Amino acid sequence: MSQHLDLIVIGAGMAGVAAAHKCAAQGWQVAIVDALPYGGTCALRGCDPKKILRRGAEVIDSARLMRGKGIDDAGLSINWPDLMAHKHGFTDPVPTSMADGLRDSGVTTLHGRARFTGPRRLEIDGVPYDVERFLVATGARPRPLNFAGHEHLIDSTRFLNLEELPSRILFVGGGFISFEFAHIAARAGSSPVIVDRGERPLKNFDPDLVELLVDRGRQVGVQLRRTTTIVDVTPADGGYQVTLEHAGAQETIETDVVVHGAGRVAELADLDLDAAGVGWGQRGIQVAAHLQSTSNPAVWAAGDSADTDGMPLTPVAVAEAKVAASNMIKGTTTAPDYSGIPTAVFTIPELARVGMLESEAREHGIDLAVRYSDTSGWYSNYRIGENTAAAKILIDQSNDQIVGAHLLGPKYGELINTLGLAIKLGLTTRQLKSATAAYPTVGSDLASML
Ligand SMILES: Cc1cc2nc3c(=O)[nH]c(=O)nc-3n(C[C@H](O)[C@H](O)[C@H](O)COP(=O)(O)OP(=O)(O)OC[C@H]3O[C@@H](n4cnc5c(N)ncnc54)[C@H](O)[C@@H]3O)c2cc1C
Ligand SMILES: NC(=O)c1ccc[n+]([C@@H]2O[C@H](COP(=O)([O-])OP(=O)(O)OC[C@H]3O[C@@H](n4cnc5c(N)ncnc54)[C@H](O)[C@@H]3O)[C@@H](O)[C@H]2O)c1
Repeated sequence: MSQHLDLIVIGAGMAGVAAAHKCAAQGWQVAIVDALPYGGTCALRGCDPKKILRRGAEVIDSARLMRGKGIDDAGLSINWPDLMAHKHGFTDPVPTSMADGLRDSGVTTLHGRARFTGPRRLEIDGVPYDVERFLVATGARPRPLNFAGHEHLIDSTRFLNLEELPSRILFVGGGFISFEFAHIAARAGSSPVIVDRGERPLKNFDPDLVELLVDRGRQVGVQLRRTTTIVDVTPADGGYQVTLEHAGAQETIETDVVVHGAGRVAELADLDLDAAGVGWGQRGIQVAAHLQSTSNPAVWAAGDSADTDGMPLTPVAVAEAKVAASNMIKGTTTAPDYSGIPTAVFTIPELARVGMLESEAREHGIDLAVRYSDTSGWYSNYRIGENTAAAKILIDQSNDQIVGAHLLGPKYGELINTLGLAIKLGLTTRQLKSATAAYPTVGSDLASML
């Protein structure tokens, strides 16, 4: 390749695109490559399409909560193909608009699967590129599973593209993907079953709030099987027989589709990182805190394909990409600031977290005040008929600062952002309470939660 390039970004998802724009804006010669249409997981196969489908489920659920309170929901249903078309209205234009935006910024847009052939050499579908630096932003893929019949599972991408929603769905794993999809499927008229091998699903969230969510899910038809493993999945009568094992006993259940929600690993296997002398594992490329490979200084990584302290989430991917780009440009070793980054599971109602779990705060020996509120009877929830909502705010009594916040309730995925900001800026609860919120809004409940 005769063209000089300062950087090739591998992966045109949220991380890769953010870094490509930032480096090109500094006058660098930058190329970006993706094996799939540009946009990555979040915009095309994750956050955004998922939340569009969830909107249909929210409408159904909201109407049901108002049954007998002035709303007649009889006959209300989700038209799955129409909802899918609504989703495509957002996702289909993404690859072109993203590629156009990159080209407008001066980035060379390439298509194909990238593979290292040396410490500073890459091949894209057989064409070699000798480059100064590489940013690996290749994301993640479903974790390989080893039970018999695992090849019959569909992944989250296929679920988000189902032309019709089957009436019986079994989800393997009790994490983000299974809970979010099961809550959509239940409102769309399916019977979802979540099978988790552990005692506690959604283990990175507050256990008390998770139990409330599990109960609320049960009320709408989401079944959860805990401490249960999959023995095998066998095709039968156009669907599947799934043999489960719980407490030493086996049981076979029938389902129309089995969905992989059992975790994701970094998407690195095809890159031949060994040819570049780059250390890596299931959690991603081994990087220093400032996101440079610990074994090949020409290689940097960000997002789901980097082994960092950040969670595999979109805001983390973007934050890491910007820090990696800045470090590459300036020759600095700044580490990303992961404090105050919130996360939400978009079930109905949603479950959100920022900062420490209660158990973590106690392990750190923090002088803790736990402010727990059952908010189901509060005005905001009474108004919409929601019967399940709670808040747990963890406060360090030595300085009046919030060290963790856990919320379950309608629109609490928005409220968690304010608590994230409070953690990041080190605001005291006194300062937070001094802010005046518009009334009546969910935000105006915050002061009472503190
Ligand atoms: C179903 C689902 C729902 C989610 N919902 C949320 C949510 O609501 N909120 C949230 O914060 N996070 C969510 N996430 C996580 C979020 O999508 C990811 O953390 C985020 O997209 C990671 O961005 P990334 O840029 O690191 O990787 P990606 O967006 O995955 O981009 C990686 C790109 O690299 C390309 N690639 C891979 N290997 C190669 C190669 N060898 N050559 C060329 N190209 C390659 C891929 O094709 C892909 O386009 C969700 C994930 C899933 C699966
Ligand atoms: N709203 C969001 O931000 C959002 C939504 C979806 C996905 N994501 C991201 O994608 C990642 C992957 O999501 P996920 O839901 O696949 O994983 P996850 O890590 O959230 O949950 C996986 C669950 O599967 C269980 N499990 C693993 N193997 C199993 C087996 N063989 N049988 C039964 N249970 C098994 C685990 O114990 C765990 O509870 C998440 O970690 C998250 O970062 C985020």
